[in-house]
Amino acid sequence: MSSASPPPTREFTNPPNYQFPTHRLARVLRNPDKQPLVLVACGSFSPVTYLHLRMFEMAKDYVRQNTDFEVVGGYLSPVSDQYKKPGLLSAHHRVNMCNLAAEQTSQWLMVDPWEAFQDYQRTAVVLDHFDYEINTKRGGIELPDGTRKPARIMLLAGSDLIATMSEPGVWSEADLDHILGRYGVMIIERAGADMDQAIDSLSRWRHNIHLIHQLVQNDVSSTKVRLFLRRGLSVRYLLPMPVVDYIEEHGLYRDDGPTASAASGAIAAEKEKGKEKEDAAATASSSCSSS
Ligand SMILES: Nc1ncnc2c1ncn2[C@@H]1O[C@H](COP(=O)(O)OP(=O)(O)OP(=O)(O)O)[C@@H](O)[C@H]1O
Ligand SMILES: NC(=O)c1ccc[n+]([C@@H]2O[C@H](COP(=O)(O)O)[C@@H](O)[C@H]2O)c1
Repeated sequence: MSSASPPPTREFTNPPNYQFPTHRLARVLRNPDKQPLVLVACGSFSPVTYLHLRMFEMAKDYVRQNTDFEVVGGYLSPVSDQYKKPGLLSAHHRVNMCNLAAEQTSQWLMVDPWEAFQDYQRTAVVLDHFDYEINTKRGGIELPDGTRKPARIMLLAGSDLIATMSEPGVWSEADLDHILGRYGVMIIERAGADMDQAIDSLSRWRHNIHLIHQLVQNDVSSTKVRLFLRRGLSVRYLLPMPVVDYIEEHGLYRDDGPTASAASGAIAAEKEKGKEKEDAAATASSSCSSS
């Protein structure tokens, strides 16, 4: 595998009753000459749209035509509520909608609720968690001869997300090196976010960055869907029907929902976590000094 270092050995803290979903992970690699690949899309998914699902299909076609990988699994990983991005509905509803979309429209996509149901986790840590579950715990993917091969974990993202990697303060240099150096990324072109510009400052990791052009331009976004819902407009055929039904049944997105500061969700969530740690340390030291 091209990851230089071995898969993580440290244990990860899981949310209560958590089980890593593997029901659609390929059990055996079809072509033993290929390297197994697991695609992971991190995001808000508030709500999940057809474009989120379509990103996986575009990536799968790209992989088959241009690489020596074989896709063995695809995961949506909804972000924690602590991300506090505007329009972020509760993780409970976001995970339910992603599950409806994956289970009812796809044969291979899964939803991993690991990051959704706990404190905010940086994307580098989320990818480590996948590496741990698939490579450390399961020993990778089985080959037809019964031996096993480690799977490459790779981030799947739109070019707007990758563009934020050049914005100061959003991603740490160490995390960028970990994500792009160890795992790599498949970038789906997104209208309004220039791909070449997005990766300009990431050229050091160019060998691990795959650019995928959208042959049929589709610029649906969760923001537009939320806007339509607030205005009472139809969102049919922008999202899978079971998700539209779920939104109607639960009366979701009728108002503006939670708002956040202008700071990026990741920065805000990391700051919040730092503050909680400081508060906890202060409480601990005051209880020590008072005892
Ligand atoms: N139309 C699109 N084209 C390409 N990538 C997309 C598109 N919509 C979403 N993505 C990608 O999907 C991932 C998850 O994104 P996210 O849940 O933040 O969706 P979003 O539609 O951008 O949300 P919001 O509108 O709430 O900001 C990100 O990597 C994002 O770049
Ligand atoms: N430093 C980081 O790890 C970092 C920074 C910005 C966004 N992200 C992730 O990107 C995903 C999508 O973010 P947005 O919805 O804000 O585009 C989220 O899953 C978020 O956790 C991670």
